[in-house]
Amino acid sequence: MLPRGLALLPRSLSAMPAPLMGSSAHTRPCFAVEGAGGSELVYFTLSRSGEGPARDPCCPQPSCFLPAPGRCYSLCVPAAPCSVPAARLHRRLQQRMSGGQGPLGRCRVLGLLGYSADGAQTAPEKGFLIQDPQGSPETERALEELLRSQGEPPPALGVYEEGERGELWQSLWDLRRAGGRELLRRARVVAAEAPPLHPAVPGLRHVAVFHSLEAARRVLEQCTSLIPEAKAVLDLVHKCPKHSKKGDFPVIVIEGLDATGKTTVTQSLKASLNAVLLRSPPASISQWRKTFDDEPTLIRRAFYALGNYIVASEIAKASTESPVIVDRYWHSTAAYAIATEISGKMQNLPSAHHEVYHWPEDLLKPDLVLLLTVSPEERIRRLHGRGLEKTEEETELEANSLFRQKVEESYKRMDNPGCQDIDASPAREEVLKTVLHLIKKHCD
Ligand SMILES: Nc1ncnc2c1ncn2[C@@H]1O[C@H](COP(=O)(O)OP(=O)(O)OP(=O)(O)O)[C@@H](O)[C@H]1O
Ligand SMILES: Nc1ccn([C@@H]2O[C@H](COP(=O)(O)O)[C@@H](O)[C@H]2O)c(=O)n1
Repeated sequence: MLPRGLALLPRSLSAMPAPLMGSSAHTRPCFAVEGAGGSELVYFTLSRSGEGPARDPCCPQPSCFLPAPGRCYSLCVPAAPCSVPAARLHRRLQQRMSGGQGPLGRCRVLGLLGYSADGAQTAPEKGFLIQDPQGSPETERALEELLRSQGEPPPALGVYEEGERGELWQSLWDLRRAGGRELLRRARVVAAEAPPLHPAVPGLRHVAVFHSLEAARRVLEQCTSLIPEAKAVLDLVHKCPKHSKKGDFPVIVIEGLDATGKTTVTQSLKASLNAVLLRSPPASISQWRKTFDDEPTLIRRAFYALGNYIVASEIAKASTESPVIVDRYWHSTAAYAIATEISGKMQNLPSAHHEVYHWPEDLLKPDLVLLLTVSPEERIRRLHGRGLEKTEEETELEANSLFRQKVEESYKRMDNPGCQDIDASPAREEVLKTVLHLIKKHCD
């Protein structure tokens, strides 16, 4: 018998009525493990009756959870929709587990998404699957200690064990803050069909891609007592006119991955067109970027979303007097958010025309959006040539070409206004000529 593993599962999902096999699919809590099988997600659900074939090739094999002779642990954070405390708890746990210290430091930590199979338009609960290749009891102790230290009540803890017929079971334990634990339920782990949409898609608009100023503002309002900078951002937003309207001069946005030449092109355009050059996030909040980049997705994306509304008020003013060039705007905020949230392969992205790609109705629309693209090799050559310190996300982009492709593809799926693709590989003068030609064609 393989050693057992532990799973920490979301309280709200664990509290759902009788899960599962043989019952209506509408009440079934499901889970997706990210990164277990390369770019494929592994989907599973729970059967209390224990029904299901032994060692069905479709079922997640115990080896997916229990790396012999090791142990496997997993956890999800109980979450109210758009809850800042839950998002911060998830981030804290992630940092502690990937900190490389103690027994947790040698574990493999995979993403775990808990979702309901009824296709509810809610964000999944986020967690982790933690595989300890050495199966050391200290890992279990360290995890319990970590969870108990995170406030009241600690997330429930599930334990995986292999049954006599090679099937996989999960026991869910309630961790007591003072020590000890109580068994909440035992259920069999069985394969679940991949849902028609990646589990994160239904909740994208609530937790990562904000389609109104109000939605983003609500998030930062929850943060004011935790992050002083949130109050400062909100104060600036408050000073902006409610509905920024574009002036008579053209507004052109330049988008693209890092090091595709946006700064080079926007500066040249500024000189050639005698234009005002703006960027998102604007200078007034960019000193707080590091603070928000260190926060979980929910808060980070709300910060960038509000930055776009502040830039919109600057665009409105400037476009009454001259052409305006904008270095990054809403498309960047949305494309990076989508690519970060949608794990796995390219096909997991929401399909073209999905509402997540629609422009927010209350945000000033530019006249033209140009997307600079270069080959991955050229982009990396430019990144290295520039020799600047890389941000965490740039490092991720370089290491993870799938992520880079997802950002670029998300840009290309943006709707009304869409992004017009420009090959930015040629020499600087050549690229500028192409861009000027397109602007002229569009604005004449
Ligand atoms: N057409 C070009 N040919 C060769 N090198 C270029 C070209 N355009 C820009 N570069 C160089 O590539 C590097 C990245 O360009 P730039 O800083 O303009 O990109 P960026 O998109 O603004 O990057 P980031 O978003 O990271 O600020 C710079 O060193 C720049 O001089
Ligand atoms: N409008 C924007 C601009 C930027 N972001 C985020 O910042 C990162 C890129 O910024 P650079 O300064 O390197 O150009 C990118 O990773 C985005 O996550 C944004 O969300 N919205």
